[in-house]
Amino acid sequence: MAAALRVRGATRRLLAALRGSTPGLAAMAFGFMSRVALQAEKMNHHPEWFNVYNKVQITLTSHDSGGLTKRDVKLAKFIEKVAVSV
Ligand SMILES: C[C@H](O)[C@H](O)[C@H]1CNC2=NC(N)=NC(=O)C2=N1
Repeated sequence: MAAALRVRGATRRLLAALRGSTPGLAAMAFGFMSRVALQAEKMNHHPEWFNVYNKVQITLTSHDSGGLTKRDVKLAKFIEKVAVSV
């Protein structure tokens, strides 16, 4: 029974790949955003971002300073670390 389930899962993934709709990319983007959101809350410094499917566009600025500050640099470095680990 377990072998049959494994074959069915592999078949589903292969068909999805052939259709060009790789399952999970949207979930990966959401997971990335969740990890960044937790760090933003910890820093009390939040990104401006836009997400569609597997794409996340991020703008960093310090609203209270009207420009870039060390907080933006710190959050950007965190974002880069998360991005390479997705
Ligand atoms: C009241 C709250 O602490 C402030 O509005 C925080 C929230 N998150 C923030 N995020 C960013 N990017 N800039 C800010 O100035 C800022 N201020």
